[in-house]
Amino acid sequence: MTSPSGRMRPTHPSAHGIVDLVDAFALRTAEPGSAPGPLTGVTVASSDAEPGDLFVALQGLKAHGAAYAAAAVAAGAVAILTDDAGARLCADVRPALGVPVLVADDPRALLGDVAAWAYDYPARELVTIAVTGTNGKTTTTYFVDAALRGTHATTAVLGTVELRIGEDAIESPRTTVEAPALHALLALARERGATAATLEASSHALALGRVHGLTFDVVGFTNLQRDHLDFHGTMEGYFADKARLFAPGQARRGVVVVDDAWGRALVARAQIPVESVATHVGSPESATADWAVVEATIGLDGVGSTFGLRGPDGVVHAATSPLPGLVNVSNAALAIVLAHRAGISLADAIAGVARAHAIPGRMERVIERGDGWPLALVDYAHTPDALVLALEAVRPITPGKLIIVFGSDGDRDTGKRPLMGEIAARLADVLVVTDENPRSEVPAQIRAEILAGALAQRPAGTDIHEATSRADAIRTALELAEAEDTIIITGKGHEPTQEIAGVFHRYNDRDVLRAAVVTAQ
Ligand SMILES: CC(=O)N[C@H]1[C@@H](OP(=O)(O)OP(=O)(O)OC[C@H]2O[C@@H](n3ccc(=O)[nH]c3=O)[C@H](O)[C@@H]2O)O[C@H](CO)[C@@H](O)[C@@H]1O[C@H](C)C(=O)N[C@@H](C)C(=O)N[C@H](CCC(=O)O)C(=O)O
Ligand SMILES: Nc1ncnc2c1ncn2[C@@H]1O[C@H](COP(=O)(O)OP(=O)(O)OP(=O)(O)O)[C@@H](O)[C@H]1O
Repeated sequence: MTSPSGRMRPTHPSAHGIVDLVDAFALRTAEPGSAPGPLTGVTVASSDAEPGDLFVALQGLKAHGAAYAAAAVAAGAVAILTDDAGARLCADVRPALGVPVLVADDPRALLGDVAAWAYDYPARELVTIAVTGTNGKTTTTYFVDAALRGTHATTAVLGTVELRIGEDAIESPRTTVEAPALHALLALARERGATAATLEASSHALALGRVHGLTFDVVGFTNLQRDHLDFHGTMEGYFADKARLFAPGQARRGVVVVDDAWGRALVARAQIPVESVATHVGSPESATADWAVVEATIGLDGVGSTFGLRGPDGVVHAATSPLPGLVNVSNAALAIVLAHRAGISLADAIAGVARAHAIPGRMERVIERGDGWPLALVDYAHTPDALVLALEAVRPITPGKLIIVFGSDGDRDTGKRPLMGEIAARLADVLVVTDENPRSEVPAQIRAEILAGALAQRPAGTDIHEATSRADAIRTALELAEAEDTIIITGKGHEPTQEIAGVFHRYNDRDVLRAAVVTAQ
C-alpha cells in the first residue's frame, strides 16, 4: 500500500478555462482576479490543494472553507468557488487573493457536477456500482469486485478499508471520499485502464452530496440498523439519507435486501427500478422477493457457507459465501445480484464471489487454533446488531469459552454503549472492555457506560475485565484463553490508527495479535 498521504489523481488531467467553468455552471464573479494557469483539478481541503486546483470553499460544521482560501492559493489553487458568505471572507483577505473568486448560492450542491466536469466525466466510461446500508457495505463491495474481476481486467474498489485501483492502493481517509477526490480517483482509474468501479456510499456521503456528479449503473442496500444518530437525528432521517442513492439521476437501477422493514420501505419508495433480495431462509419476504436465499449451510469449520439463491425465474442456483456467518450469505447474495445486473453472467458472478479473498478486518482469522493457541479473529462490528451477529457467527466454531475484546467510539452515538455491554455479557463468556477511538472523550467514562450495560446483564461481574490500553486488553485476552477458546476483537477491524485526544496513533488489532505470537515463539 502506498503512503496514506499519497494522492490518487489523474496524471494527465485536461486543462479547462475559468471562463468555461463560469459558463457551464452559471456562476457569479465576486472578484475577477487573474488565474495563474488553467484549471486541472478540484479540492475542498486546502491541505490537499495542488497547482491548477479550483478550491471550493464550503461552509462546514466547524469553519468556513473560505478561511483557508489563502492557504489553498499559496498551494497553487487558480480560483475559488464559494457562497456569498465565503466571498465576503475572501474580500477581507489582505493582500488580496489575486485569483478569481466565483460564487454560487449552494456550492456543495454543485460540487459533484463541477468535479465530474473538471475530470471530463470519468464515471461515464466505467461500470459503476455503489453499496449503502449500515453494515455489510465493505464486505459486499469486495464480493462485487471479486465478481467483476473475472470479466474486467482492471477494477477500482473505493471504501472504508482502502482506495484501490488495480493492485495499487492507499489507506482511505473515510468510507466515502468527498466528490472531488471521488471523481479524481475515477479519472485515475480510467487512465489506468479500469473499466469498473465499486464503492461504498455512507449515509454521511449521501447527506453531503459526496457521490453527486455521476449516475451509478447499479446500487445496493444491505440493511439499516441503529448508528450515526448523532448526525442524522432519527432513524427516519438516517433512512431518508440512505434512500437518496435510489433516485433518478443518482442511479439507474437498484437491488435491495428486504430482510428488514427499512429495505421493504425502500422498495416501496424508490423512484428507480429495484429488485428485492430476501436472505433469511423461510421468512415471509422470501416468498415474494425477486431473489431469495432458499437454503443455507454454515460451514462447520467456520470458514464459509453454501446456499441456494432462487432467481426471478424460479431457478435455484448453488452459491457460496467465502466468509463465516449468515450475514455473509446475505452480503454474498446481494453482491451476486448486483454484479449480475452490472453485466456479469449469473454463473460468473456466483463463481467470482466464491473466490473473494479474506477482507481486511472483516471476520479475519489472525491466529488459527492449534499448538496451544486459541482461534483469534478481528471483526469490524461496531453497532449493537453487528455485535450480536458477530458473536452468534463465532459461537458455533468455539468448543471452549468465547472471549471478546471491545470498546465503543468517543464522539459518536453514545446510546449504543450500554447496549454493546449488555450484548457482550449475554453472548460471550469473558469480556475485556477497553478503548476504541476515544477521540475527545474521557476513555474511562466510555468504558464505564459499556460496563454499566454489561453489569446490568451480569450483576456479579464475573469474567468482566477492564483494560486501559487496547494492546493490553488483547494481551489479557490471550493470557486468559485456552486452546479451545475463541477470541474475537471487535470494533476497529482494519483501522490502522487509534484516535485519542485529537492524535492518530499508529495502531492495528491484527498487528498486536501477530506480535504476541512472535513474542511467544
Ligand atoms: C460530519 C462530516 O462528515 N464532516 C466533514 C466535513 O467537516 P466539517 O463540516 O466539520 O468541516 P470544517 O472543519 O468545518 O471545515 C469546513 C471546510 O473547510 C475546509 N478546511 C478546513 C480546515 C483546513 O485547514 N483547510 C480547509 O480547507 C474543509 O475541508 C471543509 O471543506 O467536511 C470535511 C471536509 O470534507 C470532512 O473532512 C468532514 O468529515 C469528518 C472528518 C468526518 O469524520 N466525517 C465522518 C463522520 C464521515 O464522513 N463518516 C462517514 C461514515 C462512516 C461510517 O459509515 O462509519 C464516511 O463516509 O466516512
Ligand atoms: N449484512 C450484514 N448485516 C449485519 N451485520 C453485518 C453484515 N455484514 C457485515 N456485518 C457486520 O458488520 C461489520 C462491518 O461490516 P462491513 O465492514 O462489511 O460493513 P460496512 O457497512 O462497510 O461498515 P462501515 O460503514 O462501518 O465501514 C462486520 O465486521 C460484521 O460484523
